[in-house]
Amino acid sequence: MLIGVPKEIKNHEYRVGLTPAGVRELTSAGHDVVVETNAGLAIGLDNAQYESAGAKILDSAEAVFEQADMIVKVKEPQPNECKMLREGQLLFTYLHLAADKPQTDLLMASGATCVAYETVTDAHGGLPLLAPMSEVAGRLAPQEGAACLKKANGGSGVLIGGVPGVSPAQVSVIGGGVVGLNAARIALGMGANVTILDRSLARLKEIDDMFGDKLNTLFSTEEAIREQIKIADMVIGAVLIPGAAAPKLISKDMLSTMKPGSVLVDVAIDQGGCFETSKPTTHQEPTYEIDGVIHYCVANMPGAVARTSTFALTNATLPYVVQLANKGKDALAANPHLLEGLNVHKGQLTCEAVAEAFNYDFVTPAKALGLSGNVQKIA
Ligand SMILES: NC(=O)C1=CN([C@@H]2O[C@H](COP(=O)(O)OP(=O)(O)OC[C@H]3O[C@@H](n4cnc5c(N)ncnc54)[C@H](O)[C@@H]3O)[C@@H](O)[C@H]2O)C=CC1
Ligand SMILES: CC(=O)C(=O)O
Ligand SMILES: [Mg+2]
Repeated sequence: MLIGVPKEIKNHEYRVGLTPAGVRELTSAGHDVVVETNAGLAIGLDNAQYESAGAKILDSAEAVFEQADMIVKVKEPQPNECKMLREGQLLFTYLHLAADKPQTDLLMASGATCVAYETVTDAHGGLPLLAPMSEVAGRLAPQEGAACLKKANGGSGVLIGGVPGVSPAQVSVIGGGVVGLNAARIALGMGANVTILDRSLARLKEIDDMFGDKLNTLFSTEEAIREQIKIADMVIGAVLIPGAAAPKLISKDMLSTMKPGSVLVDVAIDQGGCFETSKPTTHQEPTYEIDGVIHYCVANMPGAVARTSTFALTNATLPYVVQLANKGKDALAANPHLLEGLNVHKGQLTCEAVAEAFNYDFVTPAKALGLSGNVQKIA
């Protein structure tokens, strides 16, 4: 198969879909790889490294999209990228469609087969291709929130760790999955008082076992969130209902109960955000203020630490890229967890949560691919 890696074009997005090491795994297996010129230059992965791994360098994204049987990216395709996709072509990247109707429509119109990293599952109930970037975004969230708390950035002027004789900040994390756990770990390391809220008691028990009395766990109800945000200096939104638009857990009228200059970091913004007042921001202009509360809602947070993120992402995606390269769409029939990643195929919407979000017809991935009765079941 010919695999194409275009340069990312989202605001301040320096990640790249494959590292040179990833390219070498594919070329060693007999595949061809084309990489857009300077796709990884900003993070120290230059054309020569890709060429020595066996890739051919192409001058433009157009050439990559035209030649490739499968496009491997990082971020959801931007409108001009969607328009370069064609029927029969595979797209393997983050999509986050439930928060993005225009992209959903463009991908359906393209006829391409679009597999979303964030809905691929694993045998333990996890999301193995979302997890590495959730680890990064989770670890970044308290750092970014701490910067927002500085007076010069509009914040309340609270130092996360406090000092002897002055209390540290209260960091409240809503959602104790991969993002939430990693955010809590870093916030604790910075010296904050940390509370994690989740709706899963099993998850709260795991977190309690991991951290003991270093942090507090709270069952997530509207009431618990209402009480928590009154005392929080920073609230990190880290909830997920896989594939679906994020539930709105803090409404606009609740902001007035928060401390002036406190901070909302909405990591779940790529799924539409879990605070009513959240709207996607960029690394260039990451924050805005509403009712005295600073909002940080960057939808591609890991792009800020693009070198770490690129290696972490390729480590996770590569086995699946190899499966798709070796078998094409048959890889989806052979691996039911990869099949869960199928969001769009030949104009059909194959992710139920996205179909529900837009009131579109849902076709099961197996049916869309003509695999009914012939697909392995998830054990
Ligand atoms: N902005 C960015 O750059 C990035 C955003 N993300 C996003 O962060 C979000 C979280 O991702 P993960 O931690 O990997 O998901 P996860 O599935 O590991 O964890 C989500 C947690 O939210 C909990 N939850 C669901 N509803 C809740 C509620 N009402 N109250 C409290 N907890 C609730 C679940 O029980 C689960 O423990 C996702 O939307 C993901 O796409 C991930 C990486 C980068
Ligand atoms: C997961 C995601 O949205 C990102 O890494 O940008
Ligand atoms: Mg994102």
